Amino acid sequence: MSRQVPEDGIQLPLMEEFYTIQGEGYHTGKAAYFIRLGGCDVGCHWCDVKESWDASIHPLTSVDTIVQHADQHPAKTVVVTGGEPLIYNLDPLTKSLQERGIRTFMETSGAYPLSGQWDWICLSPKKFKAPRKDVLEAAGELKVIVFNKSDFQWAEEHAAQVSPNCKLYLQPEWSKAAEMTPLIIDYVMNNPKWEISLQTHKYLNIP
Ligand SMILES: C[S@@+](CC[C@H](N)C(=O)[O-])C[C@H]1O[C@@H](n2cnc3c(N)ncnc32)[C@H](O)[C@@H]1O
Ligand SMILES: Nc1nc2[nH]cc(C(=O)O)c2c(=O)[nH]1
Ligand code: SF4
Ligand SMILES: [Mg+2]
Repeated sequence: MSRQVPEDGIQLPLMEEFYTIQGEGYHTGKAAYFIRLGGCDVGCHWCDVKESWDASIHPLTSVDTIVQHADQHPAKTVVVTGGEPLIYNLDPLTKSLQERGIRTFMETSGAYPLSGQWDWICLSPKKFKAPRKDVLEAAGELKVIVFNKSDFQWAEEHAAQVSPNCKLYLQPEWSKAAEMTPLIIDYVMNNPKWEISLQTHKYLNIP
């Protein structure tokens, strides 16, 4: 990252924002405004938004502007994603959203300290940079990406670290979906504490 982002969280590198349907996990099917912050150093080789990684190419945008945009849509639900949103101090963003009655949901790898006030946290841990304990304990759902067979064992190791009422999802890595989806179906039928999550927005051809 060649540019410093101020640590007060009043401005954030904004890659894109769009109103769509949550495609993945527990809230699949619900309308939400997506705020995608730039910057990530976790390095998943299969990441589907590599354009997000370099924070310095995404304009520093004030929380006030981001929240104003978010408040112009019928669904009062925001999904903060990235990039890795927890690189930044998300206290001002979530405070301002909640003051307007907007629900705050986040997609995170959990690789950075928890900040912000969240109505829902989707934790998708990665082998490339381990999730932190504070995020594991706060997650409402654990969503493990299945890229190969060894990921089922890895998923169980993380399920043992989340809260007892955390929802558990297995989501096929997109390029391996044809191969992994049948294995996930079989696994969920044999281990019904898990559910399958698909990237439904990619089937629906929406953002
Ligand atoms: C792009 S990430 C951004 C948020 C955060 N960095 C994270 O990884 O959770 C949003 C979600 O997409 C998932 N994802 C990214 N690339 C994927 C792929 N090729 N196939 C399936 N899921 C993917 C991530 O695991 C995460 O749950
Ligand atoms: N529709 C839709 N749902 C999503 N759920 C998580 C996404 C993400 O990239 O964080 C995502 C996304 O990019 N689009
Ligand atoms: S942590 Fe998220 S944004 Fe970062 S590389 Fe992995 S999937 Fe992509
Ligand atoms: Mg996505």
